[in-house]
Amino acid sequence: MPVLEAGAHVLRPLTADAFRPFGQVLVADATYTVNLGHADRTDLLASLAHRETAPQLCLSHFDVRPMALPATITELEAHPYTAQVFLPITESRPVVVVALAGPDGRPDPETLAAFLGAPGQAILYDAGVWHAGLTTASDPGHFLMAMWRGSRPDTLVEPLSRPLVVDLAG
Ligand SMILES: NC(=O)N[C@@H](O)C(=O)O
Ligand code: NI
Repeated sequence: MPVLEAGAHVLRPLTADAFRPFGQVLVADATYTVNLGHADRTDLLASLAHRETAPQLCLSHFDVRPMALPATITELEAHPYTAQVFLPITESRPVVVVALAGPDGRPDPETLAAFLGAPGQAILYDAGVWHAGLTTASDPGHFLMAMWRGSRPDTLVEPLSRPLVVDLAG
């Protein structure tokens, strides 16, 4: 079981470039239309494996609660067959904690990253990317969540062998 990094991870500003290994950060415009039209990402919200089970597109409203900082993250989750996107409906500062899967499929501690988002940013986790449940840094936030749901289990949860502490920059 990989031992995840101890000590606090300072929340870095969430930018498209910094988040690229984990997915996408998009600015939702006034109509909250997020341009997901990436021609080379035709399976943006569904991997080939999922297509065999005729997945349905799940849309749900997320009432995201703030998390007092510093905060301790004890587990991450991943959706092996589908990307997951969170579109902001209200202004808030999402706290995003992610890691890539290691050779054993579990979160790779070397890839752990913690970000503080800005109001208006939409977050898309690529399929299989480990992430903490979405929270916000101060005010509660409302998001529209989209992901594919099929007949296969769509959420894996991996407890962290060592809690991860995240905090705002000093
Ligand atoms: N409940 C639920 O779907 N939550 C997670 O997938 C998440 O990423 O917050
Ligand atoms: Ni998720």
